[in-house]
Amino acid sequence: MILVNLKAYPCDPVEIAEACATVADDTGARVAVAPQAAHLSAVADTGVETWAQHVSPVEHGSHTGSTLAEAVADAGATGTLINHSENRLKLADIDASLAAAGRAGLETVVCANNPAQSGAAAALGPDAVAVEPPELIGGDVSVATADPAIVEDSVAAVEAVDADVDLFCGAGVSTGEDVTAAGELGATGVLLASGVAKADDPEAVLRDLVSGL
Ligand SMILES: O=C(CO)COP(=O)(O)O
Repeated sequence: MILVNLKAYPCDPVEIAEACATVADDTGARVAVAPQAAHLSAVADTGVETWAQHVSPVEHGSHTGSTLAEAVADAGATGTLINHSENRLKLADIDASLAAAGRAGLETVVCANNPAQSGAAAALGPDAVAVEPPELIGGDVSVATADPAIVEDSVAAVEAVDADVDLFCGAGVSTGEDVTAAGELGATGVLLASGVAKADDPEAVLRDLVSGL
C-alpha cells in the first residue's frame, strides 16, 4: 500500500487525489490519500481511498476542536493515521483514538519512531504500524536506505507481538526503488508526504512509486 500524507503542505489536495485515483485505477495498486480534515469530503469525492491524518481520543460530546472519528468517516474517510510524529499522543490517548476509529469503522495505522515503539503500538491492536524515524522525515534519503535496521527490527518487534499487524515504513520515500527496498525489508506499505505533495508532477511520482510495489 502507498499512503500519501498531505500534512499541511500548500498543495492542491483534489489534484493529488485525482492523480492517486488515476494511478490506482490504471495499475490496481492500493493508493490512499490523507488530506487535512477539512478536505476529506472533497478528496473522497474523487473516488480515491481517503484517510484522516488523526482522530481524537473522544466520543460525541463536549470536545471543541477535536477531530471526531465518526465525522471523518461521514466525510468519506475509511482509515486514519494515529500518533504521527508531528502529532504525538500519550499511550492512553493512542488507545482511545484506536477505540474511536474502531467505533467509526476506520482502518488504522499507528505511527512509531523506532522498533520499541513499533512493538508497543502493535500491542494496542491497530491494522498496521508505520515506523518513521523523525530525523529522516522530509529528507531526501529513504528510511530503507538510511536505516534499514530500523525497518527490519520493527518488522520483528511487531511480528513478535501480533503477527496480524502489518508494518509500514516512511520518511524520505520518493521513488519506486525506495518502495521496493522497503518491501525487501518486510514492510507491506509505505507512508510518504513530501515526495508527492511537493512534486511538480505528482502523477509521474506516483507511477514510479507504484512500480516498486
Ligand atoms: O511523515 C511522513 C509521512 O507521514 C514522511 O514524510 P516524508 O515523505 O516527507 O519524509
